[in-house]
Amino acid sequence: MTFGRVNPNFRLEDQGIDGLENVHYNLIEPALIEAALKNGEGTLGRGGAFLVSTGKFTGRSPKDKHVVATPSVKDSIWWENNAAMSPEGFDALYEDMLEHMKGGTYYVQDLTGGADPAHAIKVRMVTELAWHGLFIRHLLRRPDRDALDGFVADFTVINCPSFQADPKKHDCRSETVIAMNFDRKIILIGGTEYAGENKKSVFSLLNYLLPEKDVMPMHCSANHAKGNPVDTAIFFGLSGTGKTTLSADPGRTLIGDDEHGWSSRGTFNFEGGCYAKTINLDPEAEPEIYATTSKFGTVIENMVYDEETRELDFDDDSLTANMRCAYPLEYISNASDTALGGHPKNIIMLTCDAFGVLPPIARLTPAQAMYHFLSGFTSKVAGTERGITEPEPTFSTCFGAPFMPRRPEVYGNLLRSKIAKHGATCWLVNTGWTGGAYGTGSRMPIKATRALLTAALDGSLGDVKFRTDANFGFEVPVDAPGVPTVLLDPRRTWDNPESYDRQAAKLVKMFAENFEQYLPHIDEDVKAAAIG
Ligand SMILES: Nc1ncnc2c1ncn2[C@@H]1O[C@H](COP(=O)(O)OP(=O)(O)O)[C@@H](O)[C@H]1O
Ligand SMILES: C=C(OP(=O)(O)O)C(=O)O
Ligand SMILES: [Mn+2]
Repeated sequence: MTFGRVNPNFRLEDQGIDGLENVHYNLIEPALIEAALKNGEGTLGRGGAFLVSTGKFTGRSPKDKHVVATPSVKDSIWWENNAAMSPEGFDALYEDMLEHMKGGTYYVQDLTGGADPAHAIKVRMVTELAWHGLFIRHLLRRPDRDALDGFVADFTVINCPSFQADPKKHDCRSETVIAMNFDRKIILIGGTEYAGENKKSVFSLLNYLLPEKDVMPMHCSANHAKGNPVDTAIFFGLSGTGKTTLSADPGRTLIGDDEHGWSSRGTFNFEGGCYAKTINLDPEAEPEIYATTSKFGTVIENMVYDEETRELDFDDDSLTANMRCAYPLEYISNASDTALGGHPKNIIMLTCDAFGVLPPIARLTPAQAMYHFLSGFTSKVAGTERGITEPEPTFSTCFGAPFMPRRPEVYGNLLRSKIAKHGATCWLVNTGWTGGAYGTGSRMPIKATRALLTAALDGSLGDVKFRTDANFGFEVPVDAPGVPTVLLDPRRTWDNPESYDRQAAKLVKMFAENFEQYLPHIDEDVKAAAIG
């Protein structure tokens, strides 16, 4: 049986996917919730939110992500960072997954990625779980109902958590698999229920496709001044560094919280929704995000709640520290209704420094910005990747290495030429530790980060006195509105300044060692900006 609305010439059968018992095409939110409840996938929460737990997998499985080594992409994939799968392994995986699906009930959502129609990609998501359909309907962009009648997907993603891959037969690492085949235009996800895999697989896809069109794909959030998209800011950052939190600034218009493109026309969100962490979510500090947790259809993933009152416990991280809520952009009252921005005037690179060495904000020259973009120093925070239980310092190039199919210089050079062309001002912002490393110091107060960002974005920080940092060579404000002066000089926040110096020296060495891999690929000015 088939239900719902679909292009009659582009059913699953037309794609060679058949033998399913029931297919639900493009159900809207209430119908997806009904289906998910009927299937016993989760519980209804306050305000009609949908509460679900994902079992063993509560974060991404980056080691199980594969790119299929087909002839057309062989020379353009950065294989050191992307695990290869043979075309034969993929073909067997696809065949076995389709076999496994036979007789089952599936949900199809026909959606797009990319708010700029010139660069949008049509994606068909086929999910075993109704709530994954709801999740991806929030996160991607929903075409008009009428457009569904002529919808033909560019790429198809099949997500089947109950399928277990066979490493020998399918040329993968474990029973969990995420496999991207650019030639067959198919992405297969199996053996994990974590919803983030759905959205990040579409991101990885666009990260591969867009550079060919001279569009820079970015792991960043974005906002603009109210009523003035020319004043756009983007915030690069690996998971947990504050993209979602800091872009949801009530004083500005939110463009998006995670994935954007920068074309010759300006910035555009890839997505139509947000995926926010809810651990310790404070209704006073984050009223907008907090309010979404009791709105109709918001997906609440891996949060503990009271069975009787359905009250959410924001402090209980017993399921995972990576507990989340997913909601459409329009649930945030100051969100842009176009999801488009101008050319970034300010580029913020967020780093969560668990060593407590980097200052809360520094101004970067374009060459320094390139150096930090390629380095991507930060920490992995607990939960978003399997196996990470406390902040773990890492260099994640482009502030999003797990999602970058091409070599870092491809993205670096694109960004660099756009920064030069549009004269963006670049900043490095440490949202990590102050007053000592993780374990002794404390997390940078959000209030201070927000005050510094406000001053950077409204231009007032440009007027203060700066010092040149002895270890890192960037400029650090000596004084700034709304933050204690001492905070601006991390050395002074440590009980023992000599310990700071030792830790800083260690970090400088780590930067230098990590950057060696990029030296053969970069220009003299970036080499001159190198640390150590
Ligand atoms: N100074 C700070 N700046 C930003 N976030 C902070 C800061 N201090 C603590 N946090 C917390 O860190 C987390 C940042 O997560 P999030 O904004 O979801 O990051 P991302 O979107 O980059 O994955 C939130 O839980 C936030 O409350
Ligand atoms: C969903 C994710 O993104 P982020 O933490 O950057 O919001 C993730 O990394 O799984
Ligand atoms: Mn986020």
